[in-house]
Amino acid sequence: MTALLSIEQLSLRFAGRDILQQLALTLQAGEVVSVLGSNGAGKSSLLKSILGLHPAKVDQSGQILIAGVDISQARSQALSHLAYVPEQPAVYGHLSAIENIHYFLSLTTMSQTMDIPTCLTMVGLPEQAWRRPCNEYSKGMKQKVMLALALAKQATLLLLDEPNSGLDPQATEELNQLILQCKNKGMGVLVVTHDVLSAMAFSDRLLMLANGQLQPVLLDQSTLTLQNLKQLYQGQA
Ligand SMILES: Nc1ncnc2c1ncn2[C@@H]1O[C@H](COP(=O)(O)OP(=O)(O)OP(=O)(O)O)[C@@H](O)[C@H]1O
Repeated sequence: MTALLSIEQLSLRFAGRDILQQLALTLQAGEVVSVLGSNGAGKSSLLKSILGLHPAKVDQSGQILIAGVDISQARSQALSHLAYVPEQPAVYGHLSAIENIHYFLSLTTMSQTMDIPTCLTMVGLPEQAWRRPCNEYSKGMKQKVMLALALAKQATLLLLDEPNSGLDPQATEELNQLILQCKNKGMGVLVVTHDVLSAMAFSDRLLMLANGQLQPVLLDQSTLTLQNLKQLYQGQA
C-alpha cells in the first residue's frame, strides 16, 4: 500500500547551518505520529518542507511523496491530499465557519467533498456558532473549523503544528479526541508538539527531532517523569 507520507534523505540548510540531515519518515493511513524536539530543532521547518513552502533559494535536497505524489514535481496535486492546521488557525475572521469552508473548498481541486454541516457536527462546533464571524471564536473553535475543512475536502493526510498550545484542559481533550477520530476514519496524522502527555495519548509513534534526524521515543505514560523527559530532550534517554 502506498504510504500517505514518505520522506527520504531530506536535508535542509539555512545560511550554511544544517537543520535537517538525511531525515527519513514514513506515515501510513490510520497512523498518528508525533514529533517532539527542543525549540529550534527544526520541527516547523520540517512541516514547511512537506508543504513545499520553503523559497526556491533555500538549500533543500531529498524526496517527499504525499500519497505517492512528489511535492517537488506536482505540488498542487500532492497538496490536494493534505490538510494543514498551523499553530494559529488561519481562518478569515470576517467570515463565518460555513463561509470559510465554502471559500477554501472553492480553491481546492478535489471533486468529491463532504457536506459542510455534517463536518461541523463531526468536529463538535456548536450549531449556533456556524454562521457567526470567526473573529468571535476561541482558538479551539477556529481549529475545529480547520478540521471540518480537512474532513470536507476529504484530506487523507493531516499536519498539525502545536495543536495544543494555548488550549485549556477541556479544549485539549476535545482536540485529542478529534485527532483520534481522524485516525479512526483512516487519515494519517503528523503532529508537531511540545505537549508530550497529549502526544502519548493520541500517537501510535513518538519521534524526537534532534541533530536534524528523527529518533523513536521509547518512553510511555507509565515511564514518564520530569527527569527522564529532560534527559530525552538533552539526548540522554
Ligand atoms: N527562513 C529561515 N531562515 C533562516 N533560518 C531559519 C528560517 N526558518 C527557521 N530558521 C532557523 O532554523 C531553526 C529551526 O527552526 P524551526 O522554527 O523549524 O524550529 P522548531 O523546532 O519549530 O522550534 P520551536 O519549537 O521553537 O517552534 C532555528 O534555528 C531557526 O532560527
